[in-house]
Amino acid sequence: MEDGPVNLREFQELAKRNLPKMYYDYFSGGAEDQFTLRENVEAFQRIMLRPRILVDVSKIDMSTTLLGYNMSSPILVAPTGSQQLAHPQGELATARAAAACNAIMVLSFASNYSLEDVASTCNAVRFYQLYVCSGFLNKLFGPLFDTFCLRFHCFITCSFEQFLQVFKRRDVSATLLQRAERNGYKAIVVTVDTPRLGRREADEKNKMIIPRNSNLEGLISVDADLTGGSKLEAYASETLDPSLSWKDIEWLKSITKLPIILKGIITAEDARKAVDAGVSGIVVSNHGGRQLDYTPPTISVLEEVVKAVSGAVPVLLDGGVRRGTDVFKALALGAKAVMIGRPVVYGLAANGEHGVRSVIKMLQNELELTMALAGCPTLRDITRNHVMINHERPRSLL
Ligand SMILES: Cc1cc2nc3c(=O)[nH]c(=O)nc-3n(C[C@H](O)[C@H](O)[C@H](O)COP(=O)(O)O)c2cc1C
Ligand SMILES: CCCCCCC(=O)C(=O)O
Repeated sequence: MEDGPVNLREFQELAKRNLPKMYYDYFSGGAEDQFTLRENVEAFQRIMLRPRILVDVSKIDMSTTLLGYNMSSPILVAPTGSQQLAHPQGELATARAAAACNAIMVLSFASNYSLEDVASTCNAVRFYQLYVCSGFLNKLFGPLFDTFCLRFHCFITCSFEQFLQVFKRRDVSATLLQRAERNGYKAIVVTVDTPRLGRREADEKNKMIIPRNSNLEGLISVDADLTGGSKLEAYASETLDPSLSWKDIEWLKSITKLPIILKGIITAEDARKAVDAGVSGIVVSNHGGRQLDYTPPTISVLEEVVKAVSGAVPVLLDGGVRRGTDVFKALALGAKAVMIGRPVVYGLAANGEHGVRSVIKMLQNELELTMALAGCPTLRDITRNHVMINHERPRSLL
């Protein structure tokens, strides 16, 4: 029998072998030149570790909490859409694997299995990721109505504002939030880096299909132009609302009791605005290099965001986390936890639920070893002094 993977990267090879090219390219690809995709991984390799010695590391405790929920380690499953393209059990398998590892899964808005199916597959703490939707009518008449509102703002009654929200198909988002609440999801992760889908050239060449989105069945019908390149891109441009703005965060907060986390912030300016808007958390993310290419690797902007937030809310990071040492580096630079995207999908494609479980466990084990070797028995012991960014190398070492 062939030996199994010994690190997360080897799962990618297995996934490539198991998947049709169109699906593998969709999962692995990034936007345009894929500069940010590569940099997310490589930037971690420019950070060195500064271990401390003669610390008692006979017991390592990786446990932590997020928004009051216990986790066995500071590793979450990032929202990734269309997991049935990787394995027939899709999000159900991922949910069960995450639960077995006591890791929080963030279920994607673009899941193939519905949020109800995922909730009933096993008992665990889960978050729901939301894209705010646009409607067909909104595309046609939205600008007209926006102008009308601006002109006659003083005459607009509350009910008219409500009408406008319905007109903009905000009712779809409101329904999804209610369903997430009803089904026991504990937080809403609003993705804010995707007013439109980034240009993924492989998807264009492959004429990427539109995977099934069970959550939207009966809620939204899309009249996408299916003749061009990536059908997913055409579908997304019909579905996502590019007019989403800070005032809508206020509105989202007003219609749900669940804490709101914003995913896709990479500047201090936006981090401060997010705190002012009253969110409960921030994910430093460039969407795994799939949206705006030439944004900086997330690990390089983490400290800037952490400083801007100055402890007001937890800051998470995703993008390029492939090693326990990467998790350690992110924590040293101020992250409360990290999320992993592609490695989970590769594990799923390699070996279903078991594959995802192996991916999460492997990363947890690597983090545990890193903490032992760096002299950090608990997460609280990991500090900024445990890392050194390459350009900070002391002159004597150059
Ligand atoms: C195939 C794929 C699908 C994704 N789908 C979503 C999604 O539906 N919603 C979302 O907020 N982010 C989505 N993302 C972005 C991930 O949540 C995450 O930000 C990114 O994958 C982290 O980078 P990594 O893959 O290097 O770990 C997706 C990423 C991939 C690779
Ligand atoms: C409106 C559905 C868009 C799905 C996009 C999923 C995603 O975020 C990705 O990066 O791919």
